[in-house]
Amino acid sequence: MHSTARLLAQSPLIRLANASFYRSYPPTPSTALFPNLTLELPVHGESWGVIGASSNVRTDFLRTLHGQFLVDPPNARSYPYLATQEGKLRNPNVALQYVGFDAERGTSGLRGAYLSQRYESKRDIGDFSLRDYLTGHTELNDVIFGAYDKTVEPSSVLFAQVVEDLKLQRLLDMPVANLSNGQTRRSRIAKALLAEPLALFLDSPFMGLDVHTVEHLSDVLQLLAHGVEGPRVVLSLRTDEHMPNWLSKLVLLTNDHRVRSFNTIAETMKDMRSISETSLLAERAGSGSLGETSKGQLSSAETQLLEDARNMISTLNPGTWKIYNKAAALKLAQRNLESGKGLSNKGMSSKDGFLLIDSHPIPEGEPLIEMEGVRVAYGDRVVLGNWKEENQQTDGLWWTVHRGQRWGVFGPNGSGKTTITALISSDHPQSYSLPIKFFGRNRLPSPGQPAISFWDIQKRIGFSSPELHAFFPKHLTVRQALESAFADTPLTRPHITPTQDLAISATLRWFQNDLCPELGRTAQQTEELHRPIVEDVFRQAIENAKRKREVRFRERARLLRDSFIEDEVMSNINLSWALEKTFGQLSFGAQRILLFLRAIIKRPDIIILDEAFSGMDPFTVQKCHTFLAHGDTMALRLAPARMPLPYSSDVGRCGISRIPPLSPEQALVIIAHREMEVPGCVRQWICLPEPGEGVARTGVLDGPVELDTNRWRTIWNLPLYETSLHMQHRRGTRKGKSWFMDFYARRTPEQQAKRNQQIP
Ligand SMILES: Nc1ncnc2c1ncn2[C@@H]1O[C@H](COP(=O)(O)OP(=O)(O)OP(=O)(O)O)[C@@H](O)[C@H]1O
Repeated sequence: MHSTARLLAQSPLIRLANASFYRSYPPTPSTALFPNLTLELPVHGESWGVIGASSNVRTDFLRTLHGQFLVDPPNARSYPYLATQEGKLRNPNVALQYVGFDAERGTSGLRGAYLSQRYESKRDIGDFSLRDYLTGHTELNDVIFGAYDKTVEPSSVLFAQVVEDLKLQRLLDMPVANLSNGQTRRSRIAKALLAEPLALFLDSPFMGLDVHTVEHLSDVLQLLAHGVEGPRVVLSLRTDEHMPNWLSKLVLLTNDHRVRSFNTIAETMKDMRSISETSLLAERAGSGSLGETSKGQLSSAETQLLEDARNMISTLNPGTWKIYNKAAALKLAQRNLESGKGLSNKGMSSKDGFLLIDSHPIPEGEPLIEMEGVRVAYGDRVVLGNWKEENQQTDGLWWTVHRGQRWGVFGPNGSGKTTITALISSDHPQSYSLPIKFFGRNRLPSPGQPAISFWDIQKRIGFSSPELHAFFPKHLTVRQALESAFADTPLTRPHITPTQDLAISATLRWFQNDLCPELGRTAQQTEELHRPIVEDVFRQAIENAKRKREVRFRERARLLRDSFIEDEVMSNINLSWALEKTFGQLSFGAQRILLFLRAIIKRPDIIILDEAFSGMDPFTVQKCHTFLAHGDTMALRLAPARMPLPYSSDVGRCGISRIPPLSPEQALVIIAHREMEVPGCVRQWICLPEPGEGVARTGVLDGPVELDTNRWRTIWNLPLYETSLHMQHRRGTRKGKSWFMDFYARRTPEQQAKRNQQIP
């Protein structure tokens, strides 16, 4: 081979030389993403993980590598290998494949035309099968248009291999719109692989996947990454999720769009271990960037980096406590145990403020949803309830949600979780025919009892799900999106009462930093990122009053409170951004926050949160959990080098709360794939089996999932860790009721009577 050609063959796939990136033109230094970046992605041998606290920054980094942003100077980005014969002179658009899983990119074209289409058995001519989607046959006039998009033949070896690797064989004939979220993700990765890319950028590929699928997908990606012909794999990951040990390098990003380190996993770990409050402060002093924050305090970006470091270290050592202050709490609990004091609840609470042990009995208010033998089938294929519960007359799922209960619905991908929530919200057409009671009534009229209408059900339910996210109108402004919670449909104009209006404004203020991060923040406000603005203003006013000693402090606080109520739209808190910014302009995480707020704001009888927290950063999840359980009566305080701590807010203490806590009149049903996404208030769980493989299991928790990994492992039927508090309780230190209370003892008297009749 000619020496120049050989040199080119060894050339990197992507070369960035002192490049800065911009979202729009003209570039200004303050808007640069990853300024002065120099790195090379080789053609062979390396696979990278991209980590960092902010999901937006991670996404931006992958999109930067994929070439989606403007580059300055223009020649700072090049693709030397693609210009060679070996690189087959390929177009970067095909050779580099980006797969992102946000609502717009993730589901367009895959989710059908309307929300409930997914649950229908009827098939239209335009409902393309997964096979069609993978092979590029998604035009009705295929002969004319399809010719341009024939990427792969279904009989090819490549097709068979990819379909097998991603376990899609059984789904090939299904319409793509009917696939579950996890199945859709696998399909999108398969589609990208079928283009035979040289580099595959996967943005949060493990989000929303169950434990087994994550492991399987990780193995598949490892095979790809190590294969001679396989693409370079670049994954964005959260530091608290599965970290594949086959990654050759990790890119650690900071929240201000910079690359902090680019090294092997071992070296990055070393760097992470060396990150401490002192080292970060020293680093800042060394770089001369003091002045942004006060000398001895970490900025919020630094605090997040520290938290990230801790998360990552504990993720790589499974079984250890994941959160810094949990270790301290464990020590305290152990000391108490050893000194014979027994286990004290004091000092150990979940991130959203729930104690380690909850001794309250499970509430049994009026039944809101009653499923008595629910079995969902499409043709011959039973996807939910393909089992017979002990002592039940009919096959299927027997499940009741009462007022005041907090349920977690779990199970592997495709086990029917979303089907259950669609039945409850009545978006599922089979909700008419199945034995389900909604608020004591059926969907169809029965003798002496009128039917309950779709609208009556919707009025009493608050709902957020990936399906709703995909279909939510993008042109609604942030305020309209929130107001639409009070309307029959997202596009109907609601009638908003003055109290509802105040609640909407208070919610927008509470989440202003998350929904509109680009609002100019002062250094101090940045520090208070996770403290609601209204709290700051209120606190500041009280502090001023104290300092000036104008009047006695209490009296002053009372006056302030009154003036706050009179003039709630305070001049220095301007919410006009919420009238201008549209849902579509928000980041993926911010859209999820808004849909979550929309689900809870009208204080419905049942709140259903289906994967509502996936795609959010850990701090945001904590904030949403706290808001869900406590409304604005609690807030998060950012303590230097600590996890933010929940505390009783001034607004709550002064009695001017606009969003009250989750009430005993309301029920909560959440679906989550990850431990950290389960709110601290969840006390009952149901775990669905893979279709056709066993019965749904149910149980009761006596504290937040987050505070004891074994609670999570029990739900998933995994072996328990010996070291956890859970085991210490089991060894008999804890007095009183047995650890797992018998779920069946919690049935309604009617259900119990029914059961008793069946027992011979
Ligand atoms: N209209 C339909 N026709 C045939 N099968 C369907 C239809 N709708 C859903 N399914 C199948 O029903 C099963 C359950 O889907 P569902 O979305 O409820 O699962 P899930 O537990 O929520 O999964 P994930 O965790 O991936 O979101 C899946 O295997 C899905 O492919």
